[in-house]
Amino acid sequence: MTAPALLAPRRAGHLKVCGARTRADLALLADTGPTLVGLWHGVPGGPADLEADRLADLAATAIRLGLEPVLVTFLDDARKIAALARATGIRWIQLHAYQSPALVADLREQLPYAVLVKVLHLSRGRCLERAFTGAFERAGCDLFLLDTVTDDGRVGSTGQALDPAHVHALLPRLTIPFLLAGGLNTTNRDTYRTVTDHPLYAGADIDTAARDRTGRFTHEAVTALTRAWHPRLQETPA
Ligand SMILES: O=C(O)c1ccccc1N[C@@H]1O[C@H](COP(=O)(O)O)[C@@H](O)[C@H]1O
Repeated sequence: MTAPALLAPRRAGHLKVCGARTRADLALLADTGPTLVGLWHGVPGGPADLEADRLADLAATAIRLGLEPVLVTFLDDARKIAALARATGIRWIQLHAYQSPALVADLREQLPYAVLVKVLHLSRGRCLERAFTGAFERAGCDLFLLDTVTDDGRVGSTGQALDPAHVHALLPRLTIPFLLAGGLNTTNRDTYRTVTDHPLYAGADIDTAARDRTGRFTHEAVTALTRAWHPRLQETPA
């Protein structure tokens, strides 16, 4: 038997669950293992879009519960986003629309401490921002998030999985870490082993599979996702 002192804990990256709407959602997530929670603001028509005061309340609750709140937004006004971040204490910002490298540079200047996440959209395997990945990195982006855009142009919460081969085709262009999204669930975990073994892999981001048919998070679903995508401590001999 290996002595506990010789066992080095190794984290398996982040698990982010997106679109919390209530304090009860946050309590459920804090209880079931995710490290990051997505809070929407500036997502027009989004079912989990939050008014600014509710965003502030949920961000504070998330922090109290040990979850890192992530502002998920389509906004492209750096001043507005920075003001929201300052007012709510949110440190992670996920730019989920087609915001530009210039916006990232502007945000980086205004929020030197923030973790800036830019979504890269894959449509039929082709990354729409492929030509701009270097520009995003130079602008101060900390992480990319790889997600699906559907044939009819939907982004976010598509439930549609990416082909790992398409992800691998993009990875040589990246020099900063990435989160993986797009229809991730417990049954397709093994499909992505080569992606999640990549040295820049930083975690998984899930919406659809965390919910039941009525759109609510369930304890069972999130626990199963945590086991599959975010085994907290893997005991490895040092
Ligand atoms: O969760 C949403 O509905 C959402 C809405 C607007 C922008 C981003 C959104 N979530 C992102 O969707 C993917 C995961 O979705 P799924 O697991 O494929 O349903 C992830 O990037 C979330 O951050």
